[in-house]
Amino acid sequence: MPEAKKRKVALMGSRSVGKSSLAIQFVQGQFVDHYEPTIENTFNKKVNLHGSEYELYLVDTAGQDEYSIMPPEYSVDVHGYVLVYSIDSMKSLEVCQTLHEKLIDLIGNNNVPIVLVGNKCDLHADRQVSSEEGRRLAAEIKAVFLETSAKNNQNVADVFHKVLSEMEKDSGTLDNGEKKCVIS
Ligand SMILES: Nc1nc2c(ncn2[C@@H]2O[C@H](COP(=O)(O)OP(=O)(O)OP(=O)(O)O)[C@@H](O)[C@H]2O)c(=O)[nH]1
Repeated sequence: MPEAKKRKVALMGSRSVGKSSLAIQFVQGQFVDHYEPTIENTFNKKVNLHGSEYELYLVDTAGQDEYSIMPPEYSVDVHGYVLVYSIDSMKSLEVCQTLHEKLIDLIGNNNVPIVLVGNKCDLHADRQVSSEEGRRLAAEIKAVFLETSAKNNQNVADVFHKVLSEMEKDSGTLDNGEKKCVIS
């Protein structure tokens, strides 16, 4: 059996948008309701996608803001990025845009695999960012767009499958679709 391909993905975005919750939901299948700011954490999980085995390393970063300096280590050995905002915060969407600019400056390459995630889509009453606004930024930064709820485990696995798919696009037959937050 071929060895699993090792891929590293960094989760970035404002504080408290749900980066850790997405990683924990994906890797451990649970949602933790209390909030504990992350310094930095790494998770790993074996993922089978399109018949290939991957060892996925998720770097859960400390939340950033528009003034944060992009740590140079996030450009080294990282294969893809998940930029997360929360649909109840327009500010957190703006931070994703700034982070993207800083990231591109740092890595000097505009073709990096990115998934833009609007998390907390269960918070319907508090929505400040429409799906359209999220989708527009995603198009601008050439990212795949998804809305998720780490709480309700909606579209969470899709985030990581999409970022892997984006990485492997050159070498395979992979889809490029987008999914909306499904309200059931
Ligand atoms: N309603 C709702 N709450 C969520 C969701 N995801 C995360 N939360 C809550 O939002 C808060 C912050 O979640 P975290 O996962 O710690 O956020 P983070 O982005 O890792 O935060 P930092 O470590 O500060 O960067 C916690 O209280 C979570 O329970 C979601 O999908 N829906």
